[in-house]
This record gives sequence, structure tokens and C-alpha cells, in this order.
Amino acid sequence: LCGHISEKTFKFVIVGGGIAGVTCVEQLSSQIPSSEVALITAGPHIKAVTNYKQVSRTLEEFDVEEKPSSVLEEKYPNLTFIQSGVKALNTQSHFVETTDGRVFGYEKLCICSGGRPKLLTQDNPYVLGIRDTDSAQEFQKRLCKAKRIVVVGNGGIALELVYEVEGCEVIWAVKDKAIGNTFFDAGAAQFLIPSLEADKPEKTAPCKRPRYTTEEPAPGASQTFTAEPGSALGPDWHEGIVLRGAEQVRQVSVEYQCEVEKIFTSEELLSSPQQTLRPKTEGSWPVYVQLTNGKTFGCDFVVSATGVVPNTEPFLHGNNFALADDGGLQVNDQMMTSVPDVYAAGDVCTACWDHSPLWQQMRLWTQARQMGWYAGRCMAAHVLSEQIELDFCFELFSHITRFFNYKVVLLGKFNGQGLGPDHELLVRCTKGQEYVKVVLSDGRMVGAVLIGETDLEETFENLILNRMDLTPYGEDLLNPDIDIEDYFD
Ligand SMILES: Cc1cc2nc3c(=O)[nH]c(=O)nc-3n(C[C@H](O)[C@H](O)[C@H](O)COP(=O)(O)OP(=O)(O)OC[C@H]3O[C@@H](n4cnc5c(N)ncnc54)[C@H](O)[C@@H]3O)c2cc1C
Ligand SMILES: NC(=O)C1=CN([C@@H]2O[C@H](COP(=O)(O)OP(=O)(O)OC[C@H]3O[C@@H](n4cnc5c(N)ncnc54)[C@H](OP(=O)(O)O)[C@@H]3O)[C@@H](O)[C@H]2O)C=CC1
Repeated sequence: LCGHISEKTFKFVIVGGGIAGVTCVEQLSSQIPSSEVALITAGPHIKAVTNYKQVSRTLEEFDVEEKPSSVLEEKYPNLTFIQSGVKALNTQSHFVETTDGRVFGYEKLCICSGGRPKLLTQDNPYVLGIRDTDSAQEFQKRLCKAKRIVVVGNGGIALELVYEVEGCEVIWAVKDKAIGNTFFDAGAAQFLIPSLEADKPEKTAPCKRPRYTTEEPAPGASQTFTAEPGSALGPDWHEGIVLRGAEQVRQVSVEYQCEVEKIFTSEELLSSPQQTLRPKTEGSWPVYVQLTNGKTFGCDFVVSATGVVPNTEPFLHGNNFALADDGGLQVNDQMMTSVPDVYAAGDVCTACWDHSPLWQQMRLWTQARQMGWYAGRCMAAHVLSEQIELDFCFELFSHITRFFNYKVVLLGKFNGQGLGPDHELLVRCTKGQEYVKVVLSDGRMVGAVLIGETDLEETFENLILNRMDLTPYGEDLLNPDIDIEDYFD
């Protein structure tokens, strides 16, 4: 960037129009309305949080809408929207350079560039990831002609896909002994598995959440930005699109405790000596997946639902950012990276402060919002030379979502993460109705998994936050004949 003259210098520059970036912009604009803020993002749309509802002290629910950037600009006159990717950053001179060749100065910068799918293999046309509207559309396009797909991964996307896909055979390959390892233990998995075999309940009411934009880009509009990823999808992304394959019925088979050994095409199969790559399945398929359990499945395509990689690439060259083991930009309890005046929030960053014993980072919509909001507050406080303390939302991990048509609430160390063998579990389960698991450490509740309409989230959240010794209550904690709320009044 040497020798570049910046077009304009802003007090605050935010990169990324996903939930983290947009929330950061909103926070800065409302805290210091007179300051000049620029939002630089690769696409013409931004993601906005709507219908925000604080369910309890730490649990929150909201909808997400994909909107044209003009909506933000109209709301915040101090905001300049710049539609372009950022291709380079000079943190010494405080400049960013965009893919369309412009240079902008900043006083404080917040990187909210999200993540991209961590695919099993790059550049294999039969291996798809799902992240943004474009990739979801591509998936839908391929699915409508597909008779069989292989889904690899055991986290959020795989859980959603195997349940939502209709009219297609789904082979689901997971590394673990049970499904959904990022969210559940084996007990919860056992509770959920019958939903994959049963007929799905008819969707009674249409989803009230707004759909994501699925329009084709305006002619000429996308050319410059096709290499840039869009914002991540989020709650109910699959409600807006038909996920139906070419068969009459859905059939899901889970292959446990295996990974992908090899992915090869039908041409490679035919040319292999003595057909060493002999598939165990009938028929001819465009692509084959050989698993470490010795089985090989032919399929129309593979979905790699194997996590995300933080989008740090354009910011690293020539700069000295400290990166975490997962590749995220390390941030401290003020959302500051290791480089002066550069902050980060959302999927691109890794929270490297001393976490509360009840919180952990997961790359989720809620955390992207909380981090963007808190980063905005920190940036504003720092230019005003004010002190700011880590927000309360980082005290307790909490997440509300839906899997297999059940409401799912996760609190604290819901899977006993990092607790070692010194913890106790209490479980209550009614088949097809609810699964309640409580994690106790030293007599205190430190985590919970609530599946179904349990109505226990607020009480359990309070019990966790109060750190009360629950030893005297024993198993009565989950006794369905005791109204637990009255019990602790
Ligand atoms: C299919 C799917 C379902 C999900 N479901 C849920 C759910 O139910 N609940 C939940 O809590 N979370 C869910 N998530 C996770 C959630 O969507 C993400 O954690 C969250 O959206 C991350 O927000 P972000 O703002 O950090 O990043 P992103 O939304 O990825 O936004 C990053 C932004 O940066 C822009 N950008 C990237 N690189 C550049 C660059 N070089 N220059 C300029 N701009 C750039 C992108 O265009 C984008 O606008 C889901 C994710 C996926 C993929
Ligand atoms: N409702 C919700 O809350 C949803 C949230 N999301 C979020 O979106 C993001 C993307 O979702 P997703 O891609 O499912 O990521 P997740 O991080 O949720 O899950 C990734 C899964 O893939 C497994 N995995 C990683 N590498 C391999 C490999 N080489 N072979 C086989 N399995 C592998 C991981 O196992 P291991 O953990 O052992 O490495 C893990 O089970 C995540 O941040 C997720 O939290 C997505 C959908 C719904």
C-alpha cells in the first residue's frame, strides 16, 4: 500500500456486513452519532437482527433479515457503505485497500469477515459446503436431481440437513459413536434418532421468519465480488427453499465412527487396476466416497459439513496478527487483536481472554451479535478514553435453536466441557417429548441440555448463575412431580 493516497479517512471502519459487522456499526452509530463510520463488505446486502427478544438474563432470540445496504444508510446518516472486498490492510499506516482499487484510512478498524466452510477437499466439484445464499442455492439445484447424497460432519449443518432433506437417500458419515457431537451427548442423540426414522410432522404454519434473498444478482453487479464469500446463513435458512431430491421418500442411514478415506469419480473407478476401488453399492454414480470403516458409497454429491475456517486471509499479509490454533484472530477482553487499533468480532475471531468458567466460544449467530455489539462499545469507549468491562453476556454460554423439530436450549458447560471426570449428570427423558440433562460439579449446576418444551430454561439459568449448592435436593431437581420454580422461591 506504500504510496497510496486514501480516498477518505474514517473514524471507524468495519469490514463485513454479517451480523457481527452490522451490529458493530449500529452500536457505534448510536453511541457516537457524529462519528464517521464506513462499512465495507463484499456483497450488496447486509444481515440485520430483527425482533430481538431477551428471553432471560443471557438467553436471547431474534430473527435475521437480509436487507439492501440502503436500509442502514437511511437509518444512520453518519454511515458510508462501500460495496467491495478488502484485499489488503496496512496496519502501520492505518489503511485498507479494496478489490476495486480504492484505499480508505481508519482510526479504529473492526474486522468482521466471518468464516468459510472447512471443506474435506478443495476444488472437487462433487464436494459442496453450505455457508451463504449462493452455496445454499447451489446445494438446492444439485439436490433436486439427486437420488443419494453423502453428508460428512456431525455438527449444526449436518443435523439440520439430514432432517430437512426430503426425497433422497442420505448416507450420514460421523466420526463419533453418536450423532450431533458438537451439541449433544450420546443420551440426547438416542432421544433424537427416532425422528430420522419417523415421518416428519406436517409443517402447520408457514415460518414467520423472513426468507433470505434468492434473487439472481443484477447484471454486471456480481462480477467484481464473486470470489468473496457472502454472509453466513442462520436460523431457518432452509425454510425458504425446497430441499427435495429426485426420489419419493427420504431414507437416512448413519455410518458411525468413520471418516472419509478417499473421494473418487466414476472415471477413476473404471481406470483403477483390478477395480481396487470397488464400491459396495449397486449402480453407477458420478462420485464415490470410501470411508475408513471399509464401506464405499456411490452418490450424486457430497456435503462437507465439517466446520468453518475464519476468513483472515486478506488481512494477514504484511501484518503481525496473533492467530489462535483454530486460525481465528486472537482478541482480548476488549475485542482488540494483537495489532493496535484493530478489533475483531464474530466468526473471524477467537476469544482469548480468561473465559468465565461457564462460557465457551462457539461460532454462532448469537455470539456474532454479542461480539459485534460489545466490540462497538469497546471502540467507542476507547476513543472517548473510557474504561469498559467485559459484558455480562460472556458470563454464561447460552444458545436456543431447533433440531429435528424440537426446541433445544444449551446452557453453560452443557456437555461437561473441560470438567474432567469430576462431574455428575442427572437426566430425565420422556420418549418423543423431552430430554433434560443437568451437569453438576461440586454440587453446583454448571450446565444443562433441554430438548423439547421443558420450560426450565429460566430456572436453570438462575440456578447456574447463583452457583447454589444443590446437593440437598438430589434427584428431586428433575422430579417431574415437583414444580421446580416453586421449590426455589
Ligand atoms: C447453514 C448455516 C446455518 C446456521 N445456523 C445457525 C443457527 O441456527 N443458529 C446460530 O446461532 N448460528 C447459526 N449459524 C452460524 C451463524 O450463521 C454464524 O456464526 C454467524 O452468522 C457469523 O456472523 P459473522 O458476522 O461473524 O460472519 P458472516 O455472516 O460470515 O459475515 C461475514 C461478512 O464479511 C464479508 N466479507 C468476508 N470477507 C471479506 C473481505 N475480504 N472484504 C469485505 N467483506 C468481506 C462477507 O461478505 C460477509 O458479509 C449457521 C451457519 C450456517 C452456515
Ligand atoms: N442451529 C445451530 O445452532 C446451527 C449452527 N451452525 C453453525 O454453523 C457453523 C458451520 O456448521 P458445521 O459445518 O456443521 O460446523 P460444526 O463446527 O458445528 O461441526 C463440524 C463437524 O464436522 C466434524 N469434522 C471436522 N472435520 C472433519 C473431517 N475431516 N471428517 C469428518 N468430520 C469432521 C466435527 O467433528 P469434531 O468436533 O470432532 O472436530 C464436527 O462434528 C458452525 O459454527 C455451527 O455452530 C450451523 C447450523 C445450525
